[in-house]
Amino acid sequence: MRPEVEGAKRVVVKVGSSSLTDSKGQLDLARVAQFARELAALHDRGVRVVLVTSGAIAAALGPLGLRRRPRDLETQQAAAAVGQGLLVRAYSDAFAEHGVHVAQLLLTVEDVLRPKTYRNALNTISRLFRLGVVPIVNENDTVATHEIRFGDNDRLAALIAHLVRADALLLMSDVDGLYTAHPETPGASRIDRVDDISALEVDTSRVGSKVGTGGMRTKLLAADIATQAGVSVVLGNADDLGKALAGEDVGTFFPARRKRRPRRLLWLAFAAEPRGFLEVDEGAERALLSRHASLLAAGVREVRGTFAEGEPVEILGAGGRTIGRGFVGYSSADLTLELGRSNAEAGHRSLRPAVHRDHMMLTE
Ligand SMILES: Nc1ncnc2c1ncn2[C@@H]1O[C@H](COP(=O)(O)OP(=O)(O)O)[C@@H](O)[C@H]1O
Ligand SMILES: N[C@@H](CCC(=O)OP(=O)(O)O)C(=O)O
Repeated sequence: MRPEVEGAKRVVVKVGSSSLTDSKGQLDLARVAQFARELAALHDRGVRVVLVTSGAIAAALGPLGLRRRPRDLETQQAAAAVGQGLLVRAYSDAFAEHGVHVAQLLLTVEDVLRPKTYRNALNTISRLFRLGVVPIVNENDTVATHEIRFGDNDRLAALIAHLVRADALLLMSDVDGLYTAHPETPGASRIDRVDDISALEVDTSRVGSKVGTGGMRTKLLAADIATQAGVSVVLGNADDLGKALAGEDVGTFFPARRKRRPRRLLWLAFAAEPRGFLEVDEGAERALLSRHASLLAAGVREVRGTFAEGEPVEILGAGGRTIGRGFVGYSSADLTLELGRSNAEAGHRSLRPAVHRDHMMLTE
């Protein structure tokens, strides 16, 4: 049993397109009814539930006469706009059978991370909780452009779990957990528990189902975000939602890490678009990775891109591999000047780090 999930007071459940559609790719109303029944029961026990649901695009395939999920962004956005209303109507009707009201929230990643907007989102969700309404979230596909778009709902669900300080996040899909390789690969086996995501050796390169986006790669990223935010994660089959909610040992379990990361660092690591790159020398790379030291200007070999002080940048190690991200302490112009000075004046060391350790997220 998993007491972290069984005793959870706040739960975020994400259901993917793959578990909401039938073999023809149409919205499966029996599934919607199952989720509504199980979540309404949880809600009746006083647990605060947020449902993050995909399926808007899938729900539009039938009405629009499309044989498969569109590939281009504009048609995906248009299809999502058609399907979203149908999806929420289906949930609304299904929850009403159990006397529960639902609310629709369309959010982007930025909405749940930017200080200006996350508070509004949190206030709305908190008030809905007090009103006894179950919030139903999907990504706002209409306004989510390439740069700020997740496309899958896995990472959005993890950030919502962080936003509402959930105890557990359940990522429900069409596969009964994380496998050592794509489940159809001979010899692939299911992993019961993952304590350290960075130490995993799992092949997630094969994409997911015909209707879903991201496959296991985005689910692992989501599990990483959530566990770093202090939320335990279950990744499993939507058929087992009831068992997973009861804390039974189904799917793959990722226990929460003890230390909660602040929101701005989660944004930096998982949502920000870096404005430039800092290539560091071997000494600096070692200091960062072994001691989590601040990055000094003297350890920066090359500055690429144009950025202002405080903007997100990617930190590259000696071999050009990404070792982390940080909010940079200088503008690109000032940092380039600083590099020139520290090379020309032997012993010159600026007191201000290029990236302070508290403003940095290492990849490992
Ligand atoms: N290592 C792996 N373990 C489990 N499933 C995997 C793995 N690699 C790829 N997958 C695929 O990921 C799919 C689930 O992802 P996706 O289609 O995006 O689902 P959803 O719509 O539920 O988000 C599974 O159907 C499975 O085929
Ligand atoms: N916002 C989109 C989600 C896209 C999607 O397929 O996500 P997922 O099934 O979680 O991989 C929709 O509702 O169709």
